[in-house]
Amino acid sequence: MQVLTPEMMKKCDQATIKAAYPEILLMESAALATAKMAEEIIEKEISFEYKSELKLSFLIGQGNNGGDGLAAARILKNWGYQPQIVLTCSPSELSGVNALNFKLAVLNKIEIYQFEQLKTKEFISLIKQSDLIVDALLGTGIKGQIRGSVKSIITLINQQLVKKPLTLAVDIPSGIIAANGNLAGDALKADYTVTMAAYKRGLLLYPGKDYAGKIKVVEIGIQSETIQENSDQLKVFNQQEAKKSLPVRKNNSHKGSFGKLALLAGSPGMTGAPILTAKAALKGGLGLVYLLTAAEIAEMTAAQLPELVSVALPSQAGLIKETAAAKILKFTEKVDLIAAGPGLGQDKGVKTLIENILKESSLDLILDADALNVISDLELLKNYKGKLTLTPHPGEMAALTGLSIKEINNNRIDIARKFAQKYQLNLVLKGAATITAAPDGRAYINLSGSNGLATAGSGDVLTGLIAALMAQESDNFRAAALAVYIHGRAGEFAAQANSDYAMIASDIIANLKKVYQELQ
Ligand SMILES: NC(=O)C1=CN([C@@H]2O[C@H](COP(=O)(O)OP(=O)(O)OC[C@H]3O[C@@H](n4cnc5c(N)ncnc54)[C@H](O)[C@@H]3O)[C@@H](O)[C@H]2O)[C@H](O)CC1
Ligand SMILES: [K+]
Repeated sequence: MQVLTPEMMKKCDQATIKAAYPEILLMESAALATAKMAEEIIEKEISFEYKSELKLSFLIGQGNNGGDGLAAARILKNWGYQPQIVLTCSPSELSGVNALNFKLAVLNKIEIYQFEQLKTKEFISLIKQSDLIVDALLGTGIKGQIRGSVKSIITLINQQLVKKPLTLAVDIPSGIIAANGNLAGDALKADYTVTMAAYKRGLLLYPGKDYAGKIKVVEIGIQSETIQENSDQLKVFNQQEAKKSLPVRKNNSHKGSFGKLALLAGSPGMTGAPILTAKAALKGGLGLVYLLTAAEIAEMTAAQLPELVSVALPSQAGLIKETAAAKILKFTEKVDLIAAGPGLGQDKGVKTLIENILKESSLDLILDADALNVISDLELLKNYKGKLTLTPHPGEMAALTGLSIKEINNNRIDIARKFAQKYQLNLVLKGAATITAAPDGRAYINLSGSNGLATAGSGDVLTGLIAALMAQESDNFRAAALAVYIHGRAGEFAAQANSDYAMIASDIIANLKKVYQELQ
């Protein structure tokens, strides 16, 4: 499913209206979907005897988001509810379809208040008594910081209410910028969001994602071709996508059928990282893992995981010698893919090794953690002969691009995509709302995960999973996106079993089986 910017959404609206779909009809569809969602929420969350006893309060802004709200209130009134409306402007300031929907609200005898004419106390008491708030203050048309009545309403609700009523946001929580998920000063937190036609970026990026609650995308009459034509190949990776992408495993297989991985990882003091990666790769379905690591730790790491084949690299005092490069390249002739980085350290030998692999190999190659940190010449990435995948967290991405971590997080979608296209590689930009970007411009925002995934070793597990899925699926981009999804979903299961506080990276691996069982 597509993810849009406000500009793309506007183009979709305009194209639909131009193709003879009247604007009022689009709004009516949006309103009907909103009313249906409100009714679903009421039935699920509130115990009541008569519809008419419920207090449904609609907060209405001056633009079309407010228009959706006005029409939804009218529909609910016709279904037997008693909605009330709080208007942020005077009725004379409404125009076009909004003015018409206001007239219809009056005609249907809906109780209407103007915010400016209410005393603060009256407004607060009205909100406090509400069973459900429908937030139709601001949608994709927000410009600048929140101001005027809209700001007063958001501030009052956020500052004066200890317990906020159940809230349904129309299209996007008011105050969240649809283009990037940032706050326009402040925003109204929703329990649910009903969003029109497609996801908006701001619903899936933080902090916006935290404000949106449970999101439902509803169809309002805009054709999927129109959305396709006016969008940029950015999609969500959800369970549906994961089910579609799960590689089929043939029965007449042997361990070579599911890939052989050369894992270049670990150093003295960091012997756990390679084990997490190797274990995640094997549990992810990969056939065979060779761990290539410093001679001093080769034996002890092998002892931690019996399924592992450990290969000692020439080293001195635990540091891999620069001469190990030739041995590794020779060795990799018998594997299908290479993953390098977890716990590898960043000394000179490691840098030489990674540069040599980038210059000489043509296998599928995944670079993570320290293998990313030692790269100084980005041309090596561009010129790599095989298919390359990088898995930086924002800090590593900052080092690769010269941007700050803040800049990366403020624009993670576009930065990830540009980098992937410029250097012709797959890029997994980790962090909350992981982005997977392909060299051809495709990109996914991942929807699975929980904050418990922000734990030591979580990235090492992801690298192993990416290797596992790549070994089993021919489209490396899809494999990486699927691995990110599975990692996140396993994290959700791990959090359910242990809590977000108490889960560790091994718990993610322990819960992979549940994800595979769910997807099969
Ligand atoms: N296909 C669709 O998605 C449809 C969407 N609809 C709904 O329309 C809104 C977008 O409507 P638009 O009129 O463009 O903008 P808004 O209502 O979001 O806001 C404009 C309105 O708000 C005032 N305003 C702007 N910025 C601020 C601010 N920072 N502080 C206070 N006030 C602000 C401005 O003056 C305007 O009056 C979309 O989200 C959907 O909900 C259609 O109805 C159906 C098709
Ligand atoms: K809204």
